[in-house]
Amino acid sequence: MKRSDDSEREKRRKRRRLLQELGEQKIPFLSPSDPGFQQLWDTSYSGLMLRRSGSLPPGLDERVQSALSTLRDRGCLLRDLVRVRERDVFTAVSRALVGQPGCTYRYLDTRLFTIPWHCEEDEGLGRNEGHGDKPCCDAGLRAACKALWELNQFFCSDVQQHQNARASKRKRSEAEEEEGEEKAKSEGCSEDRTCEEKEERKAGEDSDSGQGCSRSSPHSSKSGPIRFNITLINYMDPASMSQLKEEPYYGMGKMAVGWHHDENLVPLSPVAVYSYSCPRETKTEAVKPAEEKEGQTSNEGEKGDEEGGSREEEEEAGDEGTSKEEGEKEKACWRVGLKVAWDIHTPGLALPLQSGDCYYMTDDLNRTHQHCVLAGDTARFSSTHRVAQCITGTLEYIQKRCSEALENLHTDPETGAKSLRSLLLSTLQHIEDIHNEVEFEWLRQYWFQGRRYARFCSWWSKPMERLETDWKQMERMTELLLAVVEDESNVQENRQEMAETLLNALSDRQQHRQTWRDRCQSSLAQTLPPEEAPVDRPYWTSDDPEMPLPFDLSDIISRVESLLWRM
Ligand SMILES: O=C(O)CCC(=O)C(=O)O
Ligand SMILES: [Fe+2]
Repeated sequence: MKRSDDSEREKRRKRRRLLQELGEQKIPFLSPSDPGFQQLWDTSYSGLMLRRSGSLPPGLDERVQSALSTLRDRGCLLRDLVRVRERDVFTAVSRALVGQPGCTYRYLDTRLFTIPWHCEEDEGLGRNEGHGDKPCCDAGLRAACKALWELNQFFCSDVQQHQNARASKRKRSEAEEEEGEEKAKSEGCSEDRTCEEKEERKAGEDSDSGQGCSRSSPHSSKSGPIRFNITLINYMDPASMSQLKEEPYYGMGKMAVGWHHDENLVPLSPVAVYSYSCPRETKTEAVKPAEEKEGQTSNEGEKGDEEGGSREEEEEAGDEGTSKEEGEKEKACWRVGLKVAWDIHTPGLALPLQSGDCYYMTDDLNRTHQHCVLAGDTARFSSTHRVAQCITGTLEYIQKRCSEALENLHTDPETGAKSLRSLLLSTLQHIEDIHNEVEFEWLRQYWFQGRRYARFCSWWSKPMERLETDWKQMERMTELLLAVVEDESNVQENRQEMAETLLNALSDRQQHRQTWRDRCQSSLAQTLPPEEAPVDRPYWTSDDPEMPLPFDLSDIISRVESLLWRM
């Protein structure tokens, strides 16, 4: 908590300084119709790679596009109620997470849970966790997720090829530098492009094609094959958005997603994006979770609330007569914007995306640069494939943690009486940490997003029930610890340390429960229809016979505090 607050403050300071330095001016940015565009791309944005539409295997475009429409029409795409700089805001885009079963992705204090994708070798995993053979979603949704999985497979190998090609190109030019240029020419690579294509083909033959449903941990770009484990789907129809923010630094236009780095990815792992601008939707029952209100929509960027002007002409626009026209055409298009992080000297880059285009962010582009999405005229989907850092983000992980904690709970086989096996300080600390983790990172995150998951996919329902059962046992364990600490006749020599450990855990718990209650009761949350509204769960009243401790811990906290004073 503390550390991230500090870095937030530091960022805010940096941002303010940059905006001050900039004053009313805009930083130039280049589009394809501007002279110097390609050179800027090559020099300052070389980790960005574009695959024009038509690059996918036959039939896949159609399957993916129909999958995306299915997700929208089923109501799976929803605006997230995220936290940006301690404020609750709806994302401007509607989203869904599709990916490896049991995987989650955390962004802007929100943990999204995957709708599992299904692949041939792996039918079992697509089944309902804990429901035997019953599938977790209906055939239409399953087919949609499978198409996205196929797209994922394509991206895994295509990005790999591209990266291998870049690596060998780099090696080659190093070698060339050493050996002088004569020899390289004799190999017949007169044109760089041909050479690169040759390398790509070769790299493709070498590259691992067996990725896929492997559940082993994903690798970064530098080691081993690329395994995108999730895709975050975005959708927005600008016609239904009354007020998108203007891009503030460059005057690039209206933003659907503000400037940001993608969070929680394996370091140096690439991101692959499929862009689909679709014909305008005619149905009115479209997903529209909340009325938009003044200042309640976020473009989630790192941009401050300070709004710059919105001068639309680019300073560095070319002087050809066609340039302005082309510029206008480009603005009707959806575009991805890129900038070097914390830099107001390098021009920005705005890359228009036709429907079916894909782009890759490779190397350290996501770390050294920020990107944003600039809204075009039509509705548009994107499927953004990532290697999520999921060491602490899988169901398997949290289930294992819960078992670890519960190992310390002993039940007397005769009497059924419960007790703690070990009172070792580090063990107690570990258990209380897990207790908080499962409550705040899993249960409350899940229920905060309402009943949205269970509506169309039941994959998470049983696991969440089981996690809640485990968590309830941990409430019992905290009660047992409290009893030990409060037992004056207890001669435990580390009773004071135990009390301190308990107090810390309880204070954290109390504070986080309050934060989640506030998030659930925020005025924005109130605007959501019942089936999407946040649920403050677990919640119970003090007369609940099933619950050993009260929801509100303030009395217990005071008891432990005063006990510590008396020690
Ligand atoms: O829609 C896109 O092209 C990219 C979206 C994006 O940056 C994100 O979801 O993080
Ligand atoms: Fe992004």
